[in-house]
Amino acid sequence: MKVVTVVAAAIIDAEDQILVTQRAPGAALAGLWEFPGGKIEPGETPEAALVRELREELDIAVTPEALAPLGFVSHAYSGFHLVLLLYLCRDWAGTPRGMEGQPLRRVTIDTLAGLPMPPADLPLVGTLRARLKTSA
Ligand SMILES: Nc1nc2c([nH]c(=O)n2[C@H]2C[C@H](O)[C@@H](COP(=O)(O)OP(=O)(O)OP(=O)(O)O)O2)c(=O)[nH]1
Repeated sequence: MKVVTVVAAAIIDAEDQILVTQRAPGAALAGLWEFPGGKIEPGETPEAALVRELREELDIAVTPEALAPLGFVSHAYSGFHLVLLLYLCRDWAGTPRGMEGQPLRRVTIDTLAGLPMPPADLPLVGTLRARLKTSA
């Protein structure tokens, strides 16, 4: 089984709104809302990969120190097994915009829980909700 490690970020503003992006039509998991991020390239640390992905996808600058591990999931998709590492990020420079034309939304945790997301993400929404409650 091919194991794919992906890093992603819950980018959260001062009002506790979470930034999510929509996957492109035609691709795998098309139209679902996800945490921005992507695959780790050979030789990259997870944090360096996420800093790179956030710059490429959203045109924002994040430092590795601003990425706090939030949780992970290990999920069997057909054809590969995903390990998704989710980080929390409350500190970035720049204004996020969809560099690949992907729609963005900033949503509350309640709204996020009602959006269609990849199946692997569902436990992470619960993890994020618990974290936001404790930091309120
Ligand atoms: N970035 C991100 N990926 C997720 C999430 N949930 C989830 O199952 N994934 C999956 C979808 C993809 O299989 C993989 C992300 O890698 P990617 O975005 O580089 O993959 P892709 O399918 O768009 O591109 P590729 O395989 O053609 O390179 O992780 C999520 O919340 N954020």
